[in-house]
Amino acid sequence: MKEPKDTRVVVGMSGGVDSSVAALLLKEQGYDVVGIFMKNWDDTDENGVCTATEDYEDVIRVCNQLDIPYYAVNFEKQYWDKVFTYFLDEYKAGRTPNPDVMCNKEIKFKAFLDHALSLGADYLATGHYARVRERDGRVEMLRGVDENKDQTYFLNQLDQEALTKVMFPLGDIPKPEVREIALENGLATAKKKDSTGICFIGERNFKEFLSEYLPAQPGKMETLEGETKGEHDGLMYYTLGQRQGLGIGGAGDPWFVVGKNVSENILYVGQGFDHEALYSDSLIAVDMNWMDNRVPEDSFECTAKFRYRQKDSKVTVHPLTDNRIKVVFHERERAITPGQAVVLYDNEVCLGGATIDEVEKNEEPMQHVG
Ligand SMILES: Nc1ncnc2c1ncn2[C@@H]1O[C@H](COP(=O)(O)OP(=O)(O)OP(=O)(O)O)[C@@H](O)[C@H]1O
Repeated sequence: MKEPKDTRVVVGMSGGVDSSVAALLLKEQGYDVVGIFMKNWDDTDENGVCTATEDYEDVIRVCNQLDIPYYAVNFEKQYWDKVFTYFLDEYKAGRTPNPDVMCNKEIKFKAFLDHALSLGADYLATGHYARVRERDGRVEMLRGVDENKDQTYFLNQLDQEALTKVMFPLGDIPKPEVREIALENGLATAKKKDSTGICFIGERNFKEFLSEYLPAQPGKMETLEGETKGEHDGLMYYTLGQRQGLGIGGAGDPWFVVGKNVSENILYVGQGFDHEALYSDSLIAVDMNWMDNRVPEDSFECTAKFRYRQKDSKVTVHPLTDNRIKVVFHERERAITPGQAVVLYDNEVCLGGATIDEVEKNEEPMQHVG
């Protein structure tokens, strides 16, 4: 094991408070730290200011404060090809993609990691809230200690190759303490607001953004019994279980999206949060990434998350052929959404994740949902 001073760590710096503190902590521990800002998206906000330029200026300020070298790299082409194209294709197919999972898999922990290694780095560090530890010659990924901020859901596609090369300096620290550290050290980003939303969309209106890239195809909004309830603006603007933006008036419980028929361009709606059509018993997921590289031979019980910041649910997992899994829920789940990730956990350890492909009901196969 090399001494910290002989260990070069590239820190992926976004210009936010988390990666600033990650760089600070590594520097304090004596590592040879280099800050790199990655530009993935060419954009200007409504005032004509490029948000990436502003973020990079913050990276420069922090790196100067920490007295570490910095620079910027451009991954716009890779991001477009690997993340944005997937994002649009998924919406076209009527699914709800997760670009953050894909960005971590293809960009941050592949293209960017390779770039860092080619610069002689021993490790790539980020400000993600997750932990890694070695066990029996393999690296495990554990949840961040701050339950509210744990980001392992988005990191479910990392493989051993990446895991042996990453550092997550914030994994053991609760977020409020990270802010505190930034303030105490007077970091230029100490008071910067946390970023929200999908990175390339930012705070913008999602509908407006998507309509710039995909033609909207309005169609009928119907109940599952075939009663027309109005028009939808395009199936891609709606996700399963969504309540907002349907504009259906009248008496009774609020209305929710309960299904989509992509070939006929119909949006199914139903009344009540707990509408029966939203509930399912199991799912089939594809592209399963077993984080420890070993495919289990038998079925097993564990817990799972079907979306970020959701409480874990108890499930039984059946490994299938072609990297697919069947996940059976111990209690029925609401609004399981194709395109989103299902991520498996054994207590603190993240076992890996897959992309939800089909949603199943016990009584009968579910009809063309999502
Ligand atoms: N443009 C970028 N260039 C380099 N690294 C990045 C960039 N964007 C994100 N990262 C890295 O990925 C981590 C997680 O990104 P995410 O967008 O979830 O950030 P965050 O939780 O808002 O963190 P931060 O406060 O550092 O922006 C960041 O902490 C950073 O290390």
